[in-house]
Amino acid sequence: EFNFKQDNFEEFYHIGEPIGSGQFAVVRKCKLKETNVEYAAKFIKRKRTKSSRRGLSIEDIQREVSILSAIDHENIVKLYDVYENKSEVILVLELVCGGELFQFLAEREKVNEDEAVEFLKQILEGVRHLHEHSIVHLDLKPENLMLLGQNSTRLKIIDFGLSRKLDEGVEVKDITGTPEFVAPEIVNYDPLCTATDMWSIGVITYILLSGCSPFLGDDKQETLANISAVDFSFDCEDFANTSLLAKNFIQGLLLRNPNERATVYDCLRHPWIRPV
Ligand SMILES: Cc1ccc2c(c1)c1c3c(c(C)cc1n2CCCN)C(=O)NC3=O
Repeated sequence: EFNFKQDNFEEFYHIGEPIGSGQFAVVRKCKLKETNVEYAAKFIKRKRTKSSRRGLSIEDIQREVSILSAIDHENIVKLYDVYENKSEVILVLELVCGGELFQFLAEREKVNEDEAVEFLKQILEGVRHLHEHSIVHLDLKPENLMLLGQNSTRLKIIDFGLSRKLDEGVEVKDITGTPEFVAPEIVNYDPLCTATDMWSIGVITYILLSGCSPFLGDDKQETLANISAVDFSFDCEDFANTSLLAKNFIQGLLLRNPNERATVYDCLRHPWIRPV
């Protein structure tokens, strides 16, 4: 567990340029003065009062910190330190410089099956580590899969802002990730589980192989309706020469009933992923 340091962050780190931002957080490159090592610093805005709508509650922030500090895996970004002051909490995170898998895809439009399998093996290994610790990410998408370096195909899962620990009996329902990637149980406000992440991996695989997004509609409502109806097809011309094994892998994940969906173990054993 981390006890949040009350010291002045700028006393120990040079703060660099912003590299990303979300609703209540800004991510900046920063450099530890003592060692000149670069990190990603996530500056999270704290709620001023309980009823304030701006910023995150200290409970939400502590949840993200406790989840990140519970995991240690080469395909998941590491948390090194936590600072806090009256207006924000600063997470000092491992810096991954290769950009989002999303950008890699944008430049390539799509990847061949061998490259896709290399990326998926790493995503599945990271997700296996999470699920073994009863943690669900709940926001798996290409923007949250970052490549280690410019021409590296090593990737790490980032951004645990929506992740949850599945405690015994506690039903997790209230999360919404990014419409394009959320499972039917999120759309229908049903209990979430590790299978919710597996659905997102199915969507990511579909996009990796075709460049198309299986459920994307003209607006959020249409997207959510397509998901709830599990209305997708392989008609996208880009699936013309995709192997049956790859389609079978995707079909095992884009199933409405979470209990029928392939687990991360099923995926790691799937012949498309682990050819015997
Ligand atoms: C070089 C670079 C560029 C943008 C980055 C990051 C690194 C980055 C990082 C992290 C997060 C949560 C967001 C990040 N972003 C924001 C965009 C993430 N989708 C992180 O935890 N480590 C990063 O390097």
